[in-house]
Amino acid sequence: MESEASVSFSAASLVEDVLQQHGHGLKDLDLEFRKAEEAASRRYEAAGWLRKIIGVVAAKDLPAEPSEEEFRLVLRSGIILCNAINKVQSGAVPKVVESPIDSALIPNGAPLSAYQYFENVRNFMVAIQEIGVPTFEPSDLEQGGKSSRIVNCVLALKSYCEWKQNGANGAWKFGGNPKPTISAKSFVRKNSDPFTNSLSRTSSINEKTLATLNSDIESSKMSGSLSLSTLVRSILSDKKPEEIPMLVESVLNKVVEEFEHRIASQGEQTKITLRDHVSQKNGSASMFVVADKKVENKIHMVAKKQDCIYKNRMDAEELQSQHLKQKVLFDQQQKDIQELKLTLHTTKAGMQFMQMKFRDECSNLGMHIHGLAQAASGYHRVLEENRKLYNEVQDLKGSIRVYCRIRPFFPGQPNQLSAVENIEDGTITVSIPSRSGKGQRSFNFNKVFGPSVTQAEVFLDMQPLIRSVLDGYNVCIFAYGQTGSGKTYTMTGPKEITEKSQGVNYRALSDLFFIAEQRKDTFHYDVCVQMIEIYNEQVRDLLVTDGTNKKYPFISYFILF
Ligand SMILES: Nc1ncnc2c1ncn2[C@@H]1O[C@H](COP(=O)(O)OP(=O)(O)OP(=O)(O)O)[C@@H](O)[C@H]1O
Repeated sequence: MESEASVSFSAASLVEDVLQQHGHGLKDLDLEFRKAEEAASRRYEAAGWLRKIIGVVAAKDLPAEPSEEEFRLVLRSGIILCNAINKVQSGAVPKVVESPIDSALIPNGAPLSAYQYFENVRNFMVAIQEIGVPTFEPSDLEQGGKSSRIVNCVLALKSYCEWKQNGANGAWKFGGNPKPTISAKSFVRKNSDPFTNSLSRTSSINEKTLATLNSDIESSKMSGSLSLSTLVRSILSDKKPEEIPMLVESVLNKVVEEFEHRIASQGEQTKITLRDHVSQKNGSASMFVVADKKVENKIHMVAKKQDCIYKNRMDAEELQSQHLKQKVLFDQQQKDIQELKLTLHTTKAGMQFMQMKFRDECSNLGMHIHGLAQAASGYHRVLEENRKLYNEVQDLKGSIRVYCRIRPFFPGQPNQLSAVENIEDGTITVSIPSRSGKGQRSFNFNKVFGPSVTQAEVFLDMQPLIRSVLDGYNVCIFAYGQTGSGKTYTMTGPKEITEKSQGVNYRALSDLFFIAEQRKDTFHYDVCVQMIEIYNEQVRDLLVTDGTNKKYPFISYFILF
């Protein structure tokens, strides 16, 4: 357990790395470091021997690997020393004055009782002098004292004890500093060692003066027990305060790296040791291999099972998520259905309302239509009456109307003597030459158009008849007169027809289509044209183009009827 709790690392290489990074000389430092290690090793040896000789219970305040300070403080009362020398040589200190309080609890530098101080330490000094063991000064037990001398004394006592245990052959001689039993490169520290504290203490280096640090280092050197913290302090002492945090950081980084590396390598080592142990226990390497394979198989199976469990869990989670999704979808659909139901309900109500409104409107419309139908029938009745009256007027004007139009003289006609004496309303008076002189004769017509009357004025009297045609009455307009009197001019127009010079035919047809268009919503008219010529009692169809059947068999039909 102790090996697990403690981590081995090479402080020397660590500090060396840091110093190399910062351009420090390694040589002096290495020497100091080795010295410190040696002192620590000797101190541990002395502490170990004291614990062994007086028993762990009696030496409960003395750790197996005490720091310099701990070592000094614990031995300060002289109780452990006296008990130790009494074990080596019974009765060397006749009476050991026990401390009324735990010596470990005495604060550093606090004075012990004078009685205790003098009695135990003095008695111990006397006893070791008698044996011939190198002694130390009582002040070495105080702060700033040389603890290396105390260590020397204890180790000499140990040597003396061993000499005695081996039969006390020959004269006992203390050989001085024994070689350290551990190498510098395998220095082992616990995690709880003051090393950590010493590093943390360096962070407060700014609080101390550089002079104090130097004195600490010097005193440590003199005592020959330079701890790692002191070592680090000595490195940092000649540095500028602003460089110290960087150095400390470097050291800490190195330490962390080293710790990680050591932990990893220790894990590997533990594995190997465990394997070796299993191998030894089974008695053969093959057994170990089999066990290893079994373990591997088991691990493989466990891994497989874990995979399986993981997969199952994933499947279950996926199923659960799908279930959740479906549930959400289902809830959404339920909500949608509810909304649709509500919409349907609203639409139904709307439809019912619309139906009701539609019925009302239909009934209103029916009433309106009825009213309109009545109005229309009234209108038609009135229209019919109006038409009747209109045509009666036309009849009253005369179903046969005769108009007279006087053609003007041709331009450039030499003899422009007119026979027309007077034109008055429908009466024209013409002079008739006779043997008895100049005679006159009057003729009555519906109207007489003089030579200056225009085409439009002539048509004005025909126009009402066109409307009668569309009302279903038969109308015939024709012109009669001698050759060159102006029949074609009146009915059709001159050779070059313009809008102004259009004759009755054009104007009548134009009116016919205009009124038919006006009445298209009420009446549908079919219009057809026939053009015939009656000449020498022969009727000819002028629209036949092939020329074969120009003559109408008008007479033969007439005969038949
Ligand atoms: N009111 C008028 N104003 C000016 N010119 C007219 C008028 N009436 C007839 N004329 C002219 O008199 C000439 C003869 O007219 P028109 O050809 O119409 O006579 P008609 O009676 O049809 O002859 P026919 O019987 O030989 O065919 C034409 O040149 C025509 O332009």
